[in-house]
Amino acid sequence: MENSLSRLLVGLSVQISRSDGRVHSATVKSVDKSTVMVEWHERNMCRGKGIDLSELCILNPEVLDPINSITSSTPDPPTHVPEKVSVNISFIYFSVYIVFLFFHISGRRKSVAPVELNKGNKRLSCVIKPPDMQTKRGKFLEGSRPNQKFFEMIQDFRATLEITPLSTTETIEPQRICVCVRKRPFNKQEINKKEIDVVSVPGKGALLVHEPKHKVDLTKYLDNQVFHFDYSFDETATNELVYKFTAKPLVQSIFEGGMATCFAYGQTGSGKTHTMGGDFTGKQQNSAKGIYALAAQDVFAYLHHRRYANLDLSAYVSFFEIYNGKVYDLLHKKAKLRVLEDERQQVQVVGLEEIYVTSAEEVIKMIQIGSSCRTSGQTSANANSSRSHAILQIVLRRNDRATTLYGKFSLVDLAGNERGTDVSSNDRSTLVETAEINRSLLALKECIRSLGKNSDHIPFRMSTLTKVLRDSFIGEKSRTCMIAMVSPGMTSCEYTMNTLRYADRVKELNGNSKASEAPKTQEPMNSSSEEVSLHSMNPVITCDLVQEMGQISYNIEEGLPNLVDHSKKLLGLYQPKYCLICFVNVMY
Ligand SMILES: Nc1ncnc2c1ncn2[C@@H]1O[C@H](COP(=O)(O)OP(=O)(O)OP(=O)(O)O)[C@@H](O)[C@H]1O
Repeated sequence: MENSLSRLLVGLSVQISRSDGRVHSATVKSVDKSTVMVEWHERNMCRGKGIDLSELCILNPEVLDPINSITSSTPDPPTHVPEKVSVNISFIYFSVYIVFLFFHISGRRKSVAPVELNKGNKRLSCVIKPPDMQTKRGKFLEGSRPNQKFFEMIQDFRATLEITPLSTTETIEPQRICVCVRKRPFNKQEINKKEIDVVSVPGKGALLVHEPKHKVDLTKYLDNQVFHFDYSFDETATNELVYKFTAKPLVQSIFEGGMATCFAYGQTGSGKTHTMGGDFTGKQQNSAKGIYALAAQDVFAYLHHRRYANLDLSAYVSFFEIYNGKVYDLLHKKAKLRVLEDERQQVQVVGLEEIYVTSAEEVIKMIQIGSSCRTSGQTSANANSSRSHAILQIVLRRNDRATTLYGKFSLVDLAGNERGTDVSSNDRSTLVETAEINRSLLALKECIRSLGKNSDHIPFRMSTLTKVLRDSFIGEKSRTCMIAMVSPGMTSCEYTMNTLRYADRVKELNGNSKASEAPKTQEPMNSSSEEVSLHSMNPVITCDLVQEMGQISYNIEEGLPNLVDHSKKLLGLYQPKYCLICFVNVMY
């Protein structure tokens, strides 16, 4: 008797026979002319295999429908999902959801089961790999690279973009606060893994992140997020080009008696040290090619320029790091230093070595000595992550008896910002580090924003980093530049978004508006070392109010009892639709 297979639908539960003799149920995933692909779950893993159609029919005679019972006379088994499949749609979704769960679990455990092939009897038995481990094209595989579909979607999107590369002849507008972003190229490992580049830099300061996402029905789509900064640099940009648009304009400001600061901010491995300290050839860093050295070269060029010769200035260099809220002198065998305020409200790093320098080459030597001393250690994100903030200061002093401070350029290579969210470690010292990095980056953002808003209150006491950089946030001659570094890969997408949101918040309220340049009022001063230490004993509560877009940070230094009042004030002030208040740091 002739039979039809119209009952054999995707999503149907059928019995299958295993090579060890077991018979159990499985779900039909696809039906070919002679093979049926089925899936089942076993020991928390989704398994699948192809079964010969005739073999399946022997075990599941009910799938066979006598030909005369159906209206269609098509003799072939269905090669596509028939319309009736809508009846089974919820069932299909359900099984897809389980597969997704499996990916999630196995991805976390990093376990990949081997693929077994038994071609002899035409059976394919396979354990489905998580999508990011898939390498071959096939029924369960997407293409020649992991996430091929997303790759193609991004390529298609890019084809529609109008690219305006940054021209070296572009005029640079001096700004009080400049925020830029730099995308680094893929490294060898990422190329080998065929990582997907999710960051596009079309030019004119714009940068796009193509965030790969799934709808509820698991359809893939791109959430394309656009950011605008003063400048955005793509992966082809050199350190010289980045320097030209970021730190170079600040050098002149210190010859006009200003305090300039340039920050490199970003995730571990995004290129902060490469940009500030110089590019790497293997493990060797070329210190002459970083922003530190390029700035030093320009400082000496200006010092020897006749326009500034009559100022009678000399240059000094100090290089220190802040690790866990403590300051260490990188040019003096990492001596531990104290941060105090003097009677003139000047924050002093007591005992910090300031070395008199006469050429850029001498500065480069200092950079090399200091860089080799930096604290680095193991994090879950990067085996050699910088966990400290490194600060190189080039100080101009008058050649008078008191060697009076004239101008200062602080170049800061910040600790990896993902450390602020790295709470996966159980190690106490790592958690303390994380809290400290989080606190200092939050404080930094607040200080720059206050500078941009010409605010009366500059919360520089929130962290050691902002305390030692206090000069940078006050006075009408202060200039700041932040370079946010981003990695291009899809796996860094979340960190990249965090970096860009942070940079966006810094830029959002910057001082481009020609607001009154009234000198800042400073915080009430602590005049003695005792008061400094007493102050640091007060509880410092940092609370983040997360609005629909972005983050509002608010620092409360008055102690726990005022917290509720402050929260109410915040809610009244911003009237957010949704609000999440999290206490990210409570210090005693
Ligand atoms: N623009 C770039 N061009 C070429 N290589 C780069 C670039 N940026 C970074 N890299 C390379 O990427 C790697 C990581 O960069 P880097 O050490 O500067 O990261 P980082 O942000 O300072 O990380 P960490 O916070 O851990 O110190 C280095 O090998 C570096 O040479």
